[in-house]
Amino acid sequence: MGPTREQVMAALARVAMPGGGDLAGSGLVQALAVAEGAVRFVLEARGVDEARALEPVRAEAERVVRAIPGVTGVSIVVTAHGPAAKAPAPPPPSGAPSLTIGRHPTPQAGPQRVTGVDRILAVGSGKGGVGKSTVSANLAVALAREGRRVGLLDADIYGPSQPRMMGVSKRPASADGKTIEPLHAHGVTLMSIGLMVDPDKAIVWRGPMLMGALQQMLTQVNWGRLDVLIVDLPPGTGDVQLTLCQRTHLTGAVVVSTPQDVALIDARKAIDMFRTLHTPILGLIENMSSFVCPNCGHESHVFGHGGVEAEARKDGIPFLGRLPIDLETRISGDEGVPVAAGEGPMAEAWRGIARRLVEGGMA
Ligand SMILES: Nc1ncnc2c1ncn2[C@@H]1O[C@H](COP(=O)(O)OP(=O)(O)OP(=O)(O)O)[C@@H](O)[C@H]1O
Repeated sequence: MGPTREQVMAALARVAMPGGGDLAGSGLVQALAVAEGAVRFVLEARGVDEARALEPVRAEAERVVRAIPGVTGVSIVVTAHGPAAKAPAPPPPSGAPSLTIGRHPTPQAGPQRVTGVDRILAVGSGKGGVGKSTVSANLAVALAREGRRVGLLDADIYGPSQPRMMGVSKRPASADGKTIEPLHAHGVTLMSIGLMVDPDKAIVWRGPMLMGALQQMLTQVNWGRLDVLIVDLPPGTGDVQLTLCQRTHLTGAVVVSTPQDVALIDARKAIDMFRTLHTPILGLIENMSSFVCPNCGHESHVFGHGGVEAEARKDGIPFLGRLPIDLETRISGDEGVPVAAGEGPMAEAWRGIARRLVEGGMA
């Protein structure tokens, strides 16, 4: 059996702070997650100097937590907000709501639901570039075409792609300075963190700021009544994923991978993360699974073949579908009209995946 939060905090109470007192009582321990033997938390320093001074504390904390019986892994991240984050916020770009996006999260008791939203699906991947945003956009559009009320939240703060893929770039409005009005495209209600923040500023954000921004996207956007909200996560297994799974009542996660061995190794990390955080994995999607030559019709398995389905079967995870490398998918994504919004074999493939999710009660 894994350790409890109380055991972890008791161990941290034995770690001395440089200025006196102990780590557990210092208030620096944030986002503590204890699940099936894995312990993760953030040490939130008040500045870069303090963060440097905390390194021995972090090392000692890791040592004492690792010594707790049942602990299988420890991840402690020290974050700090440099002077840039403390500078007064510049005026918002013209047309932007006078809202500050990116702040420390407000405390909350356990995972919360988003008002008016029946289900939340996270779309994740172990590594970047496997088509997670393409899958999120097409799934959202295909579900909307099935008559579902669909929202799409682009939570990829470092590389937001939904404005481009869904063909919207307007800054969302806010009449009262508190609630953000989302955008609408192809039957989908849409919001992207990328539409609200200055990318140069977001890049210096650390864990707690990202958590706060995500919380704002979920609670301050006027999503209306939705059957399903799809969240396009950043690639990998970082703070945004951790926050979403811990703080939000998620219906489950869909993991996207290409069939390459390296992508599958990373997909496994994403699967392990969702499992550790007790987020149900609703299915795996194999993207860019083969290439059909438009001239001769020959099918080549550029990145390997069937790996994702085999992985799903091995793990008892539903296999949701396989999508070929398709020029129209790439072009239409770049042009702001997802391929699922049109007609043809790819739109049909998306319709099939959307129907499976609807029939399974997942969307
Ligand atoms: N099945 C496909 N056929 C052809 N091109 C595709 C396919 N899936 C995705 N692409 C293209 O691959 C590129 C990367 O896709 P996408 O942005 O969806 O990946 P991602 O996993 O979200 O990446 P990141 O998270 O790193 O931004 C895009 O140009 C997209 O149009």
